[in-house]
Amino acid sequence: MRLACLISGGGRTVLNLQEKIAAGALNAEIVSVLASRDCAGVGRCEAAGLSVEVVSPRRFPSEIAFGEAIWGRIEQRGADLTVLAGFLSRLPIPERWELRVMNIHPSLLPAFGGAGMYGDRVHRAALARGVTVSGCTVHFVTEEYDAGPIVSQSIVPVEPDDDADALAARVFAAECDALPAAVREWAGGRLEVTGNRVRIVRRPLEEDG
Ligand SMILES: Nc1nc2c(c(=O)[nH]1)N[C@@H](CN(C=O)c1ccc(C(=O)N[C@@H](CCC(=O)O)C(=O)O)cc1)CN2
Ligand SMILES: NCC(=O)N[C@@H]1O[C@H](COP(=O)([O-])[O-])[C@@H](O)[C@H]1O
Repeated sequence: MRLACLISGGGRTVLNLQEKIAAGALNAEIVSVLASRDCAGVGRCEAAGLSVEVVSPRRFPSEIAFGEAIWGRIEQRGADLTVLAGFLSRLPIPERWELRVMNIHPSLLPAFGGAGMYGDRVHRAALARGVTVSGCTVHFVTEEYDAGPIVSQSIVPVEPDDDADALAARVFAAECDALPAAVREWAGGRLEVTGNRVRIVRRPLEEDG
């Protein structure tokens, strides 16, 4: 199964997927990494031997033109599934990519999601609200930020002395299991989507994909 990954930051999400693939825990190949800016993830993913290109939305006259440039490159590489791996730009989703784009968000959506909610901003908002649990959400990507069908959610405790860095680290550790698992279920054809609800369907004599 051929994966395309989109980044805007540290690239740790992609490197985690690559580690799972190298360990034989995920039967996939990362065929393209596209970055919306020249970020730390570009060098890290290149150092991991991945094909990386910076495609900045600022180079295009519209969001639609940016989307066409992104999808053209992804389709040229023959990807089956696209993962938003800390990608911070709004991405137009063509119909042919419906339910073939996943995003991982560092909160239990719908809490602390939507425009303006990314990276440490999410964890600071959660701490300011005084939540006692947080976590991450893997969801299919639709036109609206963070509103697509939820594939999985993982819960982590919020400790009384947590600062944003401590909470971010605990949530990211959960992400490192949740995203590869969701990609594996997708690759195995085990995700059934009805409206905004996703069911993981286990079939008899299922070989783990
Ligand atoms: N069509 C979609 N595109 C994207 C989605 C999505 O669900 N549908 N998810 C985001 C990822 N994301 C949260 O998981 C997210 C990323 C960024 C923002 C945001 O507010 N961005 C700022 C710009 C930030 C910057 O460029 O530095 C903004 O739009 O003003 C919200 C949510 C990725 N794309
Ligand atoms: N709303 C999107 C968002 O906040 N994504 C978050 O950015 C981080 C990416 O780290 P990375 O750039 O090191 O992979 C991850 O924690 C991911 O959940």
